[in-house]
Amino acid sequence: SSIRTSPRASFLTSSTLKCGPNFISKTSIPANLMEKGHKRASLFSIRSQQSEPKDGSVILPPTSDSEANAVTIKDWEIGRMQDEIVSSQGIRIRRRPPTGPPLHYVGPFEFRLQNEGNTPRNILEEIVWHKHTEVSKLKERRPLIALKRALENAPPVRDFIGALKASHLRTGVPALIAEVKKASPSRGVLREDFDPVQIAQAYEKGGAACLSVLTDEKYFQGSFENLEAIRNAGVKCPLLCKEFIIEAWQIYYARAKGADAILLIAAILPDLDIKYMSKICKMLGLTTLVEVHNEEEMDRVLGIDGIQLIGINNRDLESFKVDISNTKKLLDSEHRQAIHDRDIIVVGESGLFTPDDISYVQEAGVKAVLVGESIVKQSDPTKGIAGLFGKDISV
Ligand SMILES: O=C(O)c1ccccc1NCC(=O)[C@H](O)[C@H](O)COP(=O)(O)O
Repeated sequence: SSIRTSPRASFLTSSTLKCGPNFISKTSIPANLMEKGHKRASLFSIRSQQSEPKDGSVILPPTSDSEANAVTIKDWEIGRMQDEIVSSQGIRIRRRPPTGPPLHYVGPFEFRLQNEGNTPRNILEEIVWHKHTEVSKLKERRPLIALKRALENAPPVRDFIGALKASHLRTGVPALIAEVKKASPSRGVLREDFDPVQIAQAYEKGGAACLSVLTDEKYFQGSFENLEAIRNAGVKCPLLCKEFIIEAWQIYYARAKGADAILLIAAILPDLDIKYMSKICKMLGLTTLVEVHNEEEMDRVLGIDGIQLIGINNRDLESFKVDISNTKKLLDSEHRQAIHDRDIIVVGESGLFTPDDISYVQEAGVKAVLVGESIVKQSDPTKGIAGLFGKDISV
């Protein structure tokens, strides 16, 4: 029997590769797309394609390796289902194709096509796809069962929301979640002499209610070792693990490393994942900060029961554009009412540099702010906090 490929697989017959039987010559494939010297092990051989229907899809016959074929078909189906669920919720960030960017083979050559279906469309998608590979490897080294055992010796979880409320009550300004951030994809390295423990201690001294610790290595030069070191150094501020969470395993890992709160990003997680992961967090005693960027995400998240903490990110994670009026836009009267009725705390995130910025988001309705760049870049981050708020918030 033959298989009709889904749109995600139709790159096989993209304009770059219009092919029929025995159609492609090695010379027609750009050299930078080829990795030479690989043996042919194709699941769907380009040379075996037979027909090309008018709708642009293609009928692929099975290869002789029918077992591998069946696995690949299943993978495609799962991938298609995942993509359908996320796109029905307006999520533009796709999951990494289950088999990874597909390989194609021509003669002895193996290559990947650089186009829509098999390469990330923006930095957030790239981060998520990379995270998928990274987590798969980490999980092999520390399976869930071992992590669960490690939790028995993990330090106790601290009350993240309680710390935010107490700080807001004490200072009258939004409580500060100060971010331990060495670098970012949009700004590059923010601080060369980066000592995470020293920075965390300086933030605490400056009056931060909680800390956010970036743990992503590749794009933010953070690490779980940083999180663990800050926790072990006796910093009292509760810690948010700032990660791109795509699997429940990561939550257990963060808890084992000393996190008190977890970030869940609505732009990459469907509602069902947010609900499921929030339940796991609750079971482990962790707070969840659910992050939104636009009205659609805000509506989705407000439709989920039990949400206590919502972050509005002023940075568009696909384009990097920062606009603090996003916080105001998402806290229009209707949302504000729902948030008030359910006693949800809103955190204004990204692009906050001055006391005027803080007043602006406070007026919009936030009770906490999450700040990285403007304070981590100061030679003395303690003074950086006073500069940001226009006053000493440590007293
Ligand atoms: O900061 C980035 O460039 C970035 C790029 C892609 C995804 C996420 C990104 N940042 C994560 C954050 O949300 C910020 O680190 C956090 O809100 C603090 O922002 P800022 O005060 O502007 O450093």
